[in-house]
Amino acid sequence: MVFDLTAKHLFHYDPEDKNVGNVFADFFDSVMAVPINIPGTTHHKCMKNKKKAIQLMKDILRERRDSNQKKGDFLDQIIEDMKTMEFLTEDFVVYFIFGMLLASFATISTNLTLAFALLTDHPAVVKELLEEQDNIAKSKDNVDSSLTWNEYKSMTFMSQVVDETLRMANIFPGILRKVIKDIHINGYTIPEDWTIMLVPHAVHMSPEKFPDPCTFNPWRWNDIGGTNAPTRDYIPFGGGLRHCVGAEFSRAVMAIFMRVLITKFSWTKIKGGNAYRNPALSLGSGFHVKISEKGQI
Ligand code: HEM
Repeated sequence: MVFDLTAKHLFHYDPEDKNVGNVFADFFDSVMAVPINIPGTTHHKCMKNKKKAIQLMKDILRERRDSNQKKGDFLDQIIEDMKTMEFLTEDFVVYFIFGMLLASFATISTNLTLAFALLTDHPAVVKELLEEQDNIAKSKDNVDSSLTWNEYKSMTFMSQVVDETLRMANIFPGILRKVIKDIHINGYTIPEDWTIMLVPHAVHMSPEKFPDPCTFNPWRWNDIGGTNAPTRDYIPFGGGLRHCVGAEFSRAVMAIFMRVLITKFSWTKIKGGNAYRNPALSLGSGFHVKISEKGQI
């Protein structure tokens, strides 16, 4: 679902086109493998799939440029920019779109799966989310009309649930930074030119920063000064100049997904939901549920 949505906005991907979907799915399946590139290894398979996916993206780009067709997506914009910005070569654009796809697919889908598992174990959270959605529905002239931006922004508790999910289920193993001058800290020196890895998860799960860190508690954000509070201790999307460009998009996708899930569906857990790191956060065999439209379970 996340792949279809992002790929549609990026290059007007048609989910019915199984050829494109399968090439990317094969690549993503093997992307987190030990990098030993000999026939038979998962990494080798990944490299072969990457080649196919890159070629496919190149074909899509060339076809669009040749046809001069506009589809109202990101590809239109970047093709326009290629006319004036020299660094936007065909290879750059293809790898960039590829990176954006990977950045959204690999992150949001894992976060949503974990959100699903966390909501299942915390009915009080679902109850309060439903109350918030009821209030929004009551304030609407037409209950069936689409959610407006202001309504999305008014979902305070939903936003706290998103924050708490991202705190606990941060998929990134670490953020890399280059040391630009010697850093002296706690009697140690980290020399210039070294690379440091910041581990957001270590900060997010620190009891000094977030009391009782292993408990899923969206209400803790009431005390942290409101959602999106700029705090050095909360860095699911990194920080500074390299802050994730997809942060707001991801938060919106997560919120809307959970809104639809809790208002329209009921579900019961079948199995799974155990998270581990290898090195990115993963759910191994996934989280299995029986799901049906409300009132039909
Ligand atoms: C829950 C979802 C996501 C999480 C947790 C996440 C997390 C991160 C993190 C931790 C970084 C590194 C930031 C740093 O070095 O300070 C990053 C960078 C980046 N992310 Fe995301 N991301 C998510 C979704 C997305 C999406 C949907 C996109 C694209 C549409 C995206 C595109 C990028 C890009 C392009 C960068 C590199 C930014 C730069 O170096 O200037 N991310 N993300």
